[in-house]
Amino acid sequence: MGGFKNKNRKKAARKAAAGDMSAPRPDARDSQPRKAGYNASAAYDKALLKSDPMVAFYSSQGVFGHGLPSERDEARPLARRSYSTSPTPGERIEDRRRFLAHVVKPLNASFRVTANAPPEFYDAFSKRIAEFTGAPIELAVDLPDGSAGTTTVQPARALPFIARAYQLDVDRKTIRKHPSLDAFHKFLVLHTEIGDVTRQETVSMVPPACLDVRAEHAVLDMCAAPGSKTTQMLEVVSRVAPGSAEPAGFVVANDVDMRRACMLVHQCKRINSCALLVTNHPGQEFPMPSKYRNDGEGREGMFDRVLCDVPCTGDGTVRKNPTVFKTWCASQQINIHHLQVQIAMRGVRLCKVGGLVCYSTCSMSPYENEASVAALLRQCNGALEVVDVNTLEGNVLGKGFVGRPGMTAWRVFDDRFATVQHFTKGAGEEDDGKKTSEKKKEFKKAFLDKNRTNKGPPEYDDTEEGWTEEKHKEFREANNLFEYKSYDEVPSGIRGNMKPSVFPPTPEEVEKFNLHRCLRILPQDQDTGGFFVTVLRKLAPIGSVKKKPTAEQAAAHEAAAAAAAEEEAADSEDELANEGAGGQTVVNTQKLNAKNNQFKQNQQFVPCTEEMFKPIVDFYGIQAPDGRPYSRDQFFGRTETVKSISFLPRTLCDLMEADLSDKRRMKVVHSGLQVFDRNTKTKLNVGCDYRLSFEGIGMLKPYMTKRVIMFNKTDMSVSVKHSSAAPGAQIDNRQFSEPLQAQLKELGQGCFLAVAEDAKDRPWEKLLVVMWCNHMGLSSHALVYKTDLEGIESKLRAASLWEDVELNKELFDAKVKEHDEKKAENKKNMDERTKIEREAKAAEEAEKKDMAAYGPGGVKREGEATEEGVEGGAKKRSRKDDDPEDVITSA
Ligand SMILES: C[S@@+](CC[C@H](N)C(=O)[O-])C[C@H]1O[C@@H](n2cnc3c(N)ncnc32)[C@H](O)[C@@H]1O
Repeated sequence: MGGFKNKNRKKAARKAAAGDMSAPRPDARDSQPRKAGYNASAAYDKALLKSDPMVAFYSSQGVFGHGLPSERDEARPLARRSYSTSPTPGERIEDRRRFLAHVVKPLNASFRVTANAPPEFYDAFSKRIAEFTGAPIELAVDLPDGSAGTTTVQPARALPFIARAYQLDVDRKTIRKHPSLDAFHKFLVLHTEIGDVTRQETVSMVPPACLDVRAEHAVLDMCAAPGSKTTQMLEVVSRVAPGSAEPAGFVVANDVDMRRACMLVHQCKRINSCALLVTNHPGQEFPMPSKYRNDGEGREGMFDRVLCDVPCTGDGTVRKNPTVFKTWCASQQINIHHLQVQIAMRGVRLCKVGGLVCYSTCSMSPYENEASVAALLRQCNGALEVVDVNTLEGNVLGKGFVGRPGMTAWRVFDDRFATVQHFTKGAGEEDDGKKTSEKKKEFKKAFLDKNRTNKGPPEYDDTEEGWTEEKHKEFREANNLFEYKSYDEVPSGIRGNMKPSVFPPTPEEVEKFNLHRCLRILPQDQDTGGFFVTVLRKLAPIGSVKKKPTAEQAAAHEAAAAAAAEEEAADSEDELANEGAGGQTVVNTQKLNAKNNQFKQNQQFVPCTEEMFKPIVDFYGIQAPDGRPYSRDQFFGRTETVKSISFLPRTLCDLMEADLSDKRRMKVVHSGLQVFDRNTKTKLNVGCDYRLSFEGIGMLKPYMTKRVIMFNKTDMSVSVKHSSAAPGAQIDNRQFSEPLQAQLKELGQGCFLAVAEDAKDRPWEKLLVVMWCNHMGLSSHALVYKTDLEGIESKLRAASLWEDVELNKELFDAKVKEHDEKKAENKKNMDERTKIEREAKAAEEAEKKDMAAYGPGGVKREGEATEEGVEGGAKKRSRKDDDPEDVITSA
């Protein structure tokens, strides 16, 4: 492991050792050496960093040294820190040097333990983590002289500023590869899969933490995929308040990219929450039902919290993705600024008055950050303010978090100027068969090559005297970075992409905007990636007031509504009569389904009929725990055949209904939580065609008054151990204690829920197994995937509820044998069935071919239908005597 693996890296290390000023030098804070797993070939050559356009740009912008917290202050809460407002050249140089030393290192791995559990769960979990990571480990590293050495690191430490989060001293690759971290790696993978852990970059945890999300909040994540921040917020809103059966809050997670939206669904499924709706819209066009528009009385918006983690150039991710250095260009930042503002502006509109909006990027550019925030404040004209995150009641950014204040001044550099100037002078108009864009690209490359080969890339002189404006200018010009002092200087050819709002705010605006409350996170401050976060509060409605209808319009509207209600009531009666329902509130979802064509396109939404639902209710004794009558309209199928049934909390049903009344509809990709699956063998006739789904069991359990069986510690361990050792095989119920055997005999055939008795009051631990009891109650088996069983075992161990039980070998072997024989027989039957089906299909195909070739009367027609026929026919037709009539008659 470790060690420089290619010449370049060795050369860079030797240069560094020889005192090359450009190479990062270790100091007390940056003493962390290169780690094992460092990808030399992908990393930017250290020696070149000094002439990198990105570094030149940020140096010229004054990013390095800006808002530098003093060492003494770093451990204080943000509000009590003092920041350097006018850093000395020495401080700037030092900060840039530390930046470079960090960005060439691979990113430290980090993860978060679920927020959807009480402290007891977390305590047990953190003990397990400490067991794995308590002992320091030794890593192979490269020493500054290029030779191989070792260093000792502490694998994981709790992050002081994010609750339940850990940052490791090593990168992801090292965790995967280092032998002494193998058990820890497996533990992380397992618990990530079952949703107890989310692997998430440290900086990515900051926006949801700042947003102060509470369990009862309606949250919108506008650009959500792949979804690490969504899960962080979903965990909070999925908490069910004591005495309630379902979450009060929810998250709507949106992404413009359908493929990424599907990834998002996959990521969030681990959390097993019903409080999620995934949609697919351009964020800037996210629909808002008219019910939530500015009502003229101070109300507007439908969400308490909105996260705008907007698309960006991502230069803060350079430690994860070193190619950023090579592809970086200033014009990309300028181009994306407008889209970012549009998305965030829509987010502000959708937010309720008094609610919070978080704007974040993983870029360090002021054009994508402070300029975008300033544009929002300008457009909202006093209806929006930047919040000091320290003043938020539930702010979980604890001590030790270093967020530098936002910038209030910056300079506008663009790398298109020379190209545009050249082309506006009439060059490139000659018709040489090339596209203009191609010509522009060529020109830009030639321009850079010329500047660089003639002068060579200038180098920073890391001394105070060398840090001159003249030097900066020389540097920028060599990198094609030209400065516009104002928007008037911007050539018209560029104005389409470059909006005036990329320029810094006026002095009056600086006074009003409080941009210093924005948070800049730089890699060198807490060994992370680069990031930007700003929390905004909506103070007043922004959209124009809904027009009040005239008296005539209001009367007409009322009459139409009354007629519709009458019609609806008649429909409901019909439905009740057809279904033979006994007084249940009838499903609005049926109406939803009928009306919602767009929704139907994306996801089926088939309401449960009384006929389908009543047997489920009777079998499992479904009842809302707080005594309210449950609503069947919260349960629905996702396919026409209703192979599974999902559940949607009341708040999300209401949102969907509001959406229905609108012209522009939400495009829903996913909603709710699967709570029942249809039995595969429907002929079993056990009284209910649906079994419990493990995915939704945590949510459904409080509703179940029947078929819930308590398993003591030993019985639970037997069930989990047997099912993991022989997945799918029956458990001979004689493996269980006698009282349990008796209970299972009494229970009778069908699905049931096994609950760890000692954890019955701790539903969050989900120490539950969905099981099936066979005929006569003599055997049973688990209906849970192996990974989930492993997760249950791991949690039982953590809660000291696991017993290393000995299974009765004889009974075990007999059941495994029975299972294997059944499997073999099924396979044989399947093979036979497949063979018969294949033969039937072949016969059918042959018949079709004959029909096509000869027609219904058995007369061969040339040039039709079959592959050979088409070719043959075509050939024939090219001949003179090719008359289909002739062929037919002659045949
Ligand atoms: C920075 S990533 C979001 C990361 C995500 N919040 C997370 O924590 O995992 C930006 C996302 O915005 C999406 N996106 C790009 N343009 C968008 C638009 N106009 N509206 C909504 N989403 C957009 C991209 O598909 C991408 O998934």
